[in-house]
Amino acid sequence: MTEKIAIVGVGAMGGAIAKGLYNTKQYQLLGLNPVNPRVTQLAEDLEMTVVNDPAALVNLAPGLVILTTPAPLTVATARSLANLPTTTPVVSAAAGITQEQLQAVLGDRPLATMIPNTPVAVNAGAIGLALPQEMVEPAGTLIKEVLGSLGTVIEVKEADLDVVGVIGGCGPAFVDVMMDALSDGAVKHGLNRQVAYQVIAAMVAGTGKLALETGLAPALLRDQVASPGGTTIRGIDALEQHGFRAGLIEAVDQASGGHYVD
Ligand SMILES: NC(=O)C1=CN([C@@H]2O[C@H](COP(=O)(O)OP(=O)(O)OC[C@H]3O[C@@H](n4cnc5c(N)ncnc54)[C@H](O)[C@@H]3O)[C@@H](O)[C@H]2O)C=CC1
Ligand SMILES: O=C(O)[C@@H]1CCC=N1
Repeated sequence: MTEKIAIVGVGAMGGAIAKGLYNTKQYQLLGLNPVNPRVTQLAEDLEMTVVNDPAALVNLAPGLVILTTPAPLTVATARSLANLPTTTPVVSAAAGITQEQLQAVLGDRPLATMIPNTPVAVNAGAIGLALPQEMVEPAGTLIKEVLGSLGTVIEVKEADLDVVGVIGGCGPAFVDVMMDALSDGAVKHGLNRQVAYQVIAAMVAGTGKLALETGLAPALLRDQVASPGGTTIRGIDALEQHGFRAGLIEAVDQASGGHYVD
């Protein structure tokens, strides 16, 4: 039987997860979200049953529930789903919300926390997943299978999920800023902006693929690009002088450690 996956909070992240799962053609999609035209359209596009009442979602008997509601609302939303059977696994994507906070309202059931990122929409996500040690089967396997269909799953300790969430979850936005700035540089030199976008997106995708497939440290990959006396090293010098590296380290600092309370 096709597994029913419920996405609670069908916004930017929940919608990206829904798209990625829809692409696999392996799951039946359910959703919980207040009614609005965007969600209605998405539900139609992804053949997803979206309800706006937690009790209605419980009645649809999902096999796995993914929480992607705004972080400050997630504990209250989880509480509204406490009537789910105790065997139903719940995975929360809410940044800064702990397993302990969720366990307090969802009781004793398979429960995990994760930080996905928006590339899950094209099944190329980086998903930091914290499974508690006492995770029972088949819940643990189901969670890893479903998330694995959305991209690369990296299992981490829950204590590391915060910083994993910054580099993996916020990271796409940091890279988007860099891509936007690179395109400005190219447009300044007369290149058509759409052509610049194409070149930059392919370059970023390829740079990531090369790093993943070779396993080489970024510093070594950079050295392979920077020919002695060449053009790249002049660009790197400019980046260092303008605080590019320090800016990114500070971005990770600033984005880390924001815990929400119920
Ligand atoms: N946007 C991203 O790239 C990432 C987001 N997250 C986490 O995902 C969660 C959602 O973030 P976004 O998608 O960016 O926000 P969003 O604002 O785009 O989406 C939130 C959705 O939840 C719905 N919602 C609000 N209250 C609800 C309730 N009580 N029941 C059901 N649905 C409800 C909203 O209508 C909206 O569709 C947050 O907890 C965030 O920390 C985690 C990793 C990455
Ligand atoms: O901006 C946020 O709070 C969420 C968490 C990680 C990415 N987006």
